[in-house]
Amino acid sequence: MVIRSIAEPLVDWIFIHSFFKEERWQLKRKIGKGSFGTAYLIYDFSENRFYILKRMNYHKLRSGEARSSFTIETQLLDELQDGAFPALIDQGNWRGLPYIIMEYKAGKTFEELIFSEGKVFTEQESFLIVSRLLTKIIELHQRGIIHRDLRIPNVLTDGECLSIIDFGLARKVEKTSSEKEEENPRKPVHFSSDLYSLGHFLLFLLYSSYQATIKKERPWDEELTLLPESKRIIKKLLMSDVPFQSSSEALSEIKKHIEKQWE
Ligand SMILES: Nc1ncnc2c1ncn2[C@@H]1O[C@H](COP(=O)(O)OP(=O)(O)OP(=O)(O)O)[C@@H](O)[C@H]1O
Repeated sequence: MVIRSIAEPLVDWIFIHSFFKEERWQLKRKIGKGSFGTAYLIYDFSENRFYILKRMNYHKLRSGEARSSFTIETQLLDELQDGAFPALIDQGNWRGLPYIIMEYKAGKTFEELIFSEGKVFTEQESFLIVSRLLTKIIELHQRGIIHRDLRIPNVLTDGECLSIIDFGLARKVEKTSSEKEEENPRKPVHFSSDLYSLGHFLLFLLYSSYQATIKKERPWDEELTLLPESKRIIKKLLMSDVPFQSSSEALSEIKKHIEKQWE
């Protein structure tokens, strides 16, 4: 543990001071350190563009799980060609440490919008955002990709477009969604786990306008004043009611709800 606490910052220092001397990228700042990797905002002068560089953490070098997650994230970013996901730009090894360079997605995460900027989303806005997000999730699911980390810090918006980042936990399944769902709908490597996360994502948006009137915490369906159909959909996403059979079915019901209530 002591060695790790010294080694990791040392590796970071050496990386910052040697990698960027040898390459065409310029380091702007370190923007995050997760369990598997460290992310940096970098700049390419020749193209006048920002990118994200993610390198594996030194202490994870011998972890099979970390290596496989890194490889899967690289492959998935390479495969996904939709503008909603960061494209893979480059990949390599720096003194044995794998790294990837990906497209930088401009904008703010929903976590920043809600908790740093105090942005408030109405019920209608929340459902509209989730329906737009679902069209992107459907694209993933049609390719057999389960993101498995659809949380407010992993969805960005520049005010117009939505981007989904951080494929570090994503996995590919071979079977079709309906076959998988029959197995065990609560297992995490499963299409419905993304819908479950989306249910929580939606609750974060809806709670942005919640102001507690009493001290005692109550369940979300008592605290939030929502249309009955909104509650029904959330319960299906959270699997506390009969779950949706696929992301397409969820989108179709959410679209119907939006059309009926707000269009
Ligand atoms: N393609 C991208 N475009 C813009 N910002 C990004 C991009 N990828 C990551 N980020 C930002 O970089 C930071 C670190 O990202 P990373 O994917 O390493 O996630 P993390 O939450 O730090 O770690 P973990 O992998 O454990 O979830 C986050 O603040 C994230 O918003």
